[in-house]
Amino acid sequence: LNGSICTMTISPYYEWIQDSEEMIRNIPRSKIRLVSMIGKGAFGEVFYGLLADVAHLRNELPVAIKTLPSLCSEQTKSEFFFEAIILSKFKHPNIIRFLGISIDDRSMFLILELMEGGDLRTFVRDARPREKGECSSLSILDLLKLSLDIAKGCQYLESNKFIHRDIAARNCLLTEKGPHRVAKIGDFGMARDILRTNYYRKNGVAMIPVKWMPPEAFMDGVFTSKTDVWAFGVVLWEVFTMGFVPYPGKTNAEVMKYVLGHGRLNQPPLCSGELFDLMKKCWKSKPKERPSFVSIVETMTKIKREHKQEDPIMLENLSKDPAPFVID
Ligand SMILES: C[C@@H](Oc1cc(-c2cccc(S(C)(=O)=O)c2)cnc1N)c1cc(F)ccc1N1NC=CN1
Repeated sequence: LNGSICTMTISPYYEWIQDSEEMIRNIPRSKIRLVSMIGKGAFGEVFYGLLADVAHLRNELPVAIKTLPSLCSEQTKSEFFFEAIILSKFKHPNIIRFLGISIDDRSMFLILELMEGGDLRTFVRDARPREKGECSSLSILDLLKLSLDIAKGCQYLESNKFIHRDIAARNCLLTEKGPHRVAKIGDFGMARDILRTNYYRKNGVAMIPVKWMPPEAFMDGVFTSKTDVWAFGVVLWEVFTMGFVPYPGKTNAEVMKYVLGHGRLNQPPLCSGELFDLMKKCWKSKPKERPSFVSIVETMTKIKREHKQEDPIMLENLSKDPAPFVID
């Protein structure tokens, strides 16, 4: 890292780290300005900030800054750094851009592309029509475009044999709220923790996203790209319910029992039969029977291309909620 020595234990089987050709840029702290807090991450606060002297830019570049306070363990420091290593490997329009790291004796910063549209779950929730007769700022086509963006990001990870383990609307971000918005996968905290220490926790408590996991994952800890496919199916459900929590009212234990008994999420009112068929395929009990992301991107591209009506979403479309049911 450009002169500053850092020691960290890297899980031995992740050989591709050692041969990471691109260096991770260590950005001098003097070039970074923290402006305001965006929220809290798993480690420390996340800020909206400004980065000076960026390449061809005349003025400062708005960025998102993940901070890690200095009073933390060596393990936490190496986890934080490990996320930078993971992020620096990815180059794709639907994966968050990593700009660099900034280490000084007080703290560590991860500098990320600023996604001014915020996270996907909050975005679709905020776009819900409030009153009867009021229409949403979003159309079904907008929801299809957002979903297809995430599918493409997942296809890139799948083609790189990278298992994300926590694909969910909360971990996806939007470049802007406006009509030219692009959705990207924005957080790799679960993959980072599993790759380094084989488990995921926040302040010591295991945090397992059961509602986004297939049976082989929450029963046997088996994770493959087909795990991400199941989770993507749940993201489709989140987007087309405009931000519902999956399996409303069910605890994680009840969801595990329900899903093991072949119970599945219901068809969201905004979701066409064709799209729901795709969701159901993502939730096949047998991983091998789930589609690849290559096939998901193809199917969703076709659905999007054939989607003609542009009518915006009304509250009436959202409300009818057929009961959950059993498939397979
Ligand atoms: C680490 C953080 O990264 C970002 C958050 C926001 C961002 C997130 C929410 C709202 C806004 S905004 C529109 O208020 O500026 C910007 C914008 N750009 C980022 N690069 C993040 C990545 C995710 F994938 C999911 C959630 C968050 N966080 N972490 C703390 C809060 N969100």
